[in-house]
Amino acid sequence: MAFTLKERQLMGIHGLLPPALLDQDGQVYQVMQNFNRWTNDLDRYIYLMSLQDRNEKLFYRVIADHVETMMPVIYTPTVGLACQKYGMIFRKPRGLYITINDIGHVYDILCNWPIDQVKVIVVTDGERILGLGDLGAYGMGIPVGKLSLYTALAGVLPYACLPITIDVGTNNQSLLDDPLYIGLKQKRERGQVYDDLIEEFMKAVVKRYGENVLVQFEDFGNNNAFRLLERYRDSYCTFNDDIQGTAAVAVAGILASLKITKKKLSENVFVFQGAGEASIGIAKLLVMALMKSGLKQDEAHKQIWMVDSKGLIVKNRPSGGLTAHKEEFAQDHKPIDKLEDVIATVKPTAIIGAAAQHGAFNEKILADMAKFNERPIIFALSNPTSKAECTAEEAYKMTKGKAVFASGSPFKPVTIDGKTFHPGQGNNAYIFPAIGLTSIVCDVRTITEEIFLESAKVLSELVTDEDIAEGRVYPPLPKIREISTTIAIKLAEFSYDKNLAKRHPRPDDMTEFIKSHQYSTDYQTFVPNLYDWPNVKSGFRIHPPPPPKKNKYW
Ligand SMILES: O=C([O-])CC(=O)C(=O)O
Ligand SMILES: [Mg+2]
Repeated sequence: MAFTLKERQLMGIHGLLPPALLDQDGQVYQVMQNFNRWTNDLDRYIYLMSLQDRNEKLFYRVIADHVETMMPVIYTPTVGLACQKYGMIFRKPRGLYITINDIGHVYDILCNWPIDQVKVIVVTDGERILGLGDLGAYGMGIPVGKLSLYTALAGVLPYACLPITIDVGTNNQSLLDDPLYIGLKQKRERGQVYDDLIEEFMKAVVKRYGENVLVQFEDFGNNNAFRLLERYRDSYCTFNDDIQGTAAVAVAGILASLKITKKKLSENVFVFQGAGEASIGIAKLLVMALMKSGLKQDEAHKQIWMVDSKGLIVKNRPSGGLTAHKEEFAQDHKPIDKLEDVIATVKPTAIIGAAAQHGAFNEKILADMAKFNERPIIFALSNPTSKAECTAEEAYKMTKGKAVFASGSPFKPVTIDGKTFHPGQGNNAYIFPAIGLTSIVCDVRTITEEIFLESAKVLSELVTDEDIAEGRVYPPLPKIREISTTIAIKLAEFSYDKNLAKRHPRPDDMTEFIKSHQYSTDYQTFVPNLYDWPNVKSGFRIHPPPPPKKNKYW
């Protein structure tokens, strides 16, 4: 209904639409009326996905205008629920499915994707969807949601985005028993066959889309996530969002928190609950940041303590379970089993939760943190909301308002005794769209650790004094779109400075250059201004143009 009368007449569709003209502003209003009718977020998700299928520009315009309302629906936490019910809510396919049975034919399947200009792929094998575990092919909601943010937050063109699920089976029995399950009904394939499939996939992607296509690994199980990152990080344009994207956003939050705690980075001591992808990623990036601030590597390691399911990670731990990544952070200390005892012993300045254990930051831990610190840093990063280590309200209440709090999933502001506290959302959504945009348009072929540290630094510098005064360590969500663009511009400068950008010549005006590659949600008119019709309001042709040429398919 946004087609003008001229457009309707030239296309020969006059009369096929209701007479009124409803421009995009009016359509946004109409969508919001519908959106607000739903009483739960899953229904809102279904509604928005059908809008995305029906009118992509309007979908992104709605997200842009209402980012704070929409992000928790198209992304975390609702996308987690949508993944759990993906078979039930399935309406229409979106994205590409490659299964273990397709070995030998992966390139052919990629050729079935009708678009040739793909620049970024988000791929999952569904083994660790958020903190919800193995959701197999139901995990497709995650690449779809992540790529929606590429467009909504950084302006990457929607058709340049390709969500992919690699289906090697699932070990989730309830999915195998689910009559609506959309994936292969078999246990997960592992070992050499799995590796062969991924190898074939990586090669096929480059063959189909070129060596500068960005492949973002998302929500793989621990073991594969680390292995595949090591294997491909130098030879492909790739990164792992859960290890590296999460690391950058967490380090940004810690850097910004220094303005509140009035401490130097090197004066902080960190305890991690969990030693998986996020914790190891954050810890490694923190070591880099600490070393840049003047510490030696072993001094940096001494500031970082990790607790996994077997307790404190210490050298030669009798209970074992130490991978090489964990070993790097093993302390010279006697074993301690419980997180609260570790915190009572180490007296950290910051605790970071990333093990999807709801309630792990209990009353004693939070109260202790407030005892040891004027302003304790409490990051409850696990997703979705149901897996957060503590809620925003618990963090503020139990520390008597002292906590510098951030969480992976969004929490609403909390008011205690008339004072309002604003939690930050320490979610990699502040990072990956910007890194992706820069990498695509500047042709950055290797996404180095320096890029993640730089993006953390840039993000932390975009936290304003007003944000800090409100206790925020991230910019408020309504600003996330402009923040993403600013990060992309700064990363582009950085990439050229460091010789990482392969697109030459270096643009003179980076802001203009980056913005010129961003998607516009405006409807484009395709009617040349040939006629100035005197009587357009009546809806009748006074000087009719020649009848529109019929498309042969009409
Ligand atoms: O998707 C999110 O909200 C953040 C993330 O990568 C995860 O939790 O795996
Ligand atoms: Mg993830």
